[in-house]
Amino acid sequence: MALEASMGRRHHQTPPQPSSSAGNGVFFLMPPNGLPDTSTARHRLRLNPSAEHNPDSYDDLQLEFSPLLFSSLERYLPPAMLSMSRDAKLQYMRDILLRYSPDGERTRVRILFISILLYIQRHKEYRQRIISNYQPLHRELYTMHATNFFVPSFLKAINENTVESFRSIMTEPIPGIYTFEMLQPHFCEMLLTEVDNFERWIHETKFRIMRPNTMNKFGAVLDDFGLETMLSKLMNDFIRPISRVFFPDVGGSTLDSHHGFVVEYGMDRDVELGFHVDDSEVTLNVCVGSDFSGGELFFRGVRCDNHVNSETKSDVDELINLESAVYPVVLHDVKLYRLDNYLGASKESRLLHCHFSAYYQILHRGRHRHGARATTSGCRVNLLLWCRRPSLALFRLNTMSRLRRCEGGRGGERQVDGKSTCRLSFMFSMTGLELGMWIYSELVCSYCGL
Ligand SMILES: O=C(O)CCC(=O)C(=O)O
Ligand SMILES: [Fe+2]
Repeated sequence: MALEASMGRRHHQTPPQPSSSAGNGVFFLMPPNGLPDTSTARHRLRLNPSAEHNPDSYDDLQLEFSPLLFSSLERYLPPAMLSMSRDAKLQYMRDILLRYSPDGERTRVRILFISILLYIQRHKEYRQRIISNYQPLHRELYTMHATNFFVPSFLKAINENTVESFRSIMTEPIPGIYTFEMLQPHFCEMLLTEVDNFERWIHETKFRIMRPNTMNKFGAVLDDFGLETMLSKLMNDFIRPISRVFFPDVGGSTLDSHHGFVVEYGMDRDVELGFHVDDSEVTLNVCVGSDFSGGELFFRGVRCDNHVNSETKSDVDELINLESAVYPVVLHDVKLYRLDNYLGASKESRLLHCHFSAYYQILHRGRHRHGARATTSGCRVNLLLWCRRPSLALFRLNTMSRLRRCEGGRGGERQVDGKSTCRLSFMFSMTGLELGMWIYSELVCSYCGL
């Protein structure tokens, strides 16, 4: 299993064994020491959840585990238990969870593993509900039509697929930030109106959607309303070849999953986005609506896991002066600002600070700290594609819950003073369990490096 392989390789531990099948889709949770336990008969769960069962809510109870976990786990109860009282079901599920809650990494891995399965199941159902009810406006957006979507220079570089061809279309205003022309304006317009259409549908049907991440209250997850296949193709056939060349240190050639969404800023929308790192190895950021002012995107150094929240060192901080140190450079449609004293700098160059305003298409490492300043008028809509490599999937979930806890709620409530960073993540937190491992060994951290 990929999961086991990744665990073993990274942490030299015995891989989790989530299911020891006892025939007919029933599995036994294994006790913490990994040995079969004579009392496990009391602790059966079904391998496949009951799709028809409508679980109870546990939100009103003070429990050791998230109420959501109990509601999700209910579908995995043996059929005979489903009609029992909420208390009986709760007791049964608590017994299971408490058996595995004592300390120990292996135990936590198992519970985390179950949580992931439950999450995946719930999320699949959520997406299915949207896709079977929402009527798309532009069906042609939902499958990849490269010649209609991309500008010719970009397609030519992709077809040639060489370092030189990619370099010929890229501008790297500061190391690690690449800007280029990629999408046709027509594609951006279609995307904008499709998102509008989706939002109208949400409004009319009062469907409660999950927002793209922990810091935005607006915006929409494109994958959730049918664009997943097209965006997978965008990542696999277009972003991965480029990332292979420009981001080898974060596994650019192995990107295999994505989170695709739009963010929206303006009146009655989000205003700005605080300083953060993304839950991705590589991020594509495309400004699809350019009728606005403000909203500059700024960057400031790549950080490893240990220093993602470390304050910027004061001597370096003094170098950064947003208003006075920038000057505009116009590249194609890209209006780009960069630090005046960047060129030729060595130490400072690792604490890069760069501003972008409309109209741009940018690729950067997820760990390159950044934020978006307030949109002061009009509406700014950006397409984001967080691209991920495979082996971090298990730990991602756990890292998010850890951050959620240390940040005390939604990331959006955090600072925007540029002194510390929070990690922007998708809303997965289910159990609050953590493993605390996220390894970016090859990444050059601007804090360690200084
Ligand atoms: O608003 C932007 O351009 C930045 C969005 C962003 O960084 C993100 O969603 O991860
Ligand atoms: Fe971001």
